[in-house]
Amino acid sequence: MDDPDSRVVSEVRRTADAIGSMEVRGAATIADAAAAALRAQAEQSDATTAADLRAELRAAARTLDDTRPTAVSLPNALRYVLFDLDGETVEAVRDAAVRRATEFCERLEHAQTDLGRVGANRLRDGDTVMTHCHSTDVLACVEAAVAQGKSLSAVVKETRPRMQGHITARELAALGVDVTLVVDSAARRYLNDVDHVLVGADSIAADGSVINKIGTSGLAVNARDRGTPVVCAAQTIKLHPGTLTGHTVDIEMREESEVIDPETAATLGDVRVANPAFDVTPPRYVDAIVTERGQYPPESIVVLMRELFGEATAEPWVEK
Ligand SMILES: O=P(O)(O)OC[C@H]1O[C@H](OP(=O)(O)O)[C@H](O)[C@@H]1O
Repeated sequence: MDDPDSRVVSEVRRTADAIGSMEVRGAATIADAAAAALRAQAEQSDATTAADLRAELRAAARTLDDTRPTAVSLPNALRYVLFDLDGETVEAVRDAAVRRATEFCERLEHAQTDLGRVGANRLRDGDTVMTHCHSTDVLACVEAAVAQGKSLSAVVKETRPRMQGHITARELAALGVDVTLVVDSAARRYLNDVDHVLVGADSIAADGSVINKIGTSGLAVNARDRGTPVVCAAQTIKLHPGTLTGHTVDIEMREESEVIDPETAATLGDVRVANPAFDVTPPRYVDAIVTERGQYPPESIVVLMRELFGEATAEPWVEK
């Protein structure tokens, strides 16, 4: 058979490009798109043997996995779809991959709805939340609280450099939340006025650290100083199995041009620009992690991780 990498279908390449450029972004949304792309690979492949189709699916998974390194929902999605493709015919492997991908996307949707209900219980009528970046898991909590008839306000950090806070502001306002948009550096000024800091996550480590959009850790430290609880809304797809065996989470470094346009940068002289996309908030600054399976103090998330993953963290797309 030819090189399986050359048989990756265009839909997979388009999805990988969209994830890399952040046209498709947000940990849960990335996972959903990656599973759908693997389903497309299975459906559109013209492989003639089961082994060839498996090799193609692994190649497609590598293409998707090579896009962004921090959100573990991406490799977790790939692992889920490729979990058990031992069939002896092309049809058997194709059917298994399509079934696993479809099941994954359905589970993701249900998990977010369930998480929203759990998170909504923390929010009382009249509360104000402060948000950072844009998280569909956070939005699910607010949406469920609003559906319960609670009236909420939000202070929304704009979230430099890509301003995903604008998406959050728009979506919260559409839910009927009273929204105030602030620059990131104004967050501390408003912490006395808010009842909860509510953030999402790209990965959760076994020690309960929250890996989320750059700026989350500073916000959490300030919130602790002011006595404002910090709640992280993260489906279990964000739990990072590699950290169970001592691995750390890669922090993505993105383009300088997201921080400053090249012409302006040129006027500054010999200046280096650094653009880390995420940071790590230690568990002592986080009050609770809200998942679809309930709320956990960050230090006990490892129990849930062991239950869900055991000690196995194999990445099936790495095998040739
Ligand atoms: O899965 P949901 O809750 O939608 O998003 C989780 C996290 O993904 C985003 O990363 P990026 O914007 O893709 O870099 C943000 O850091 C956000 O908190």
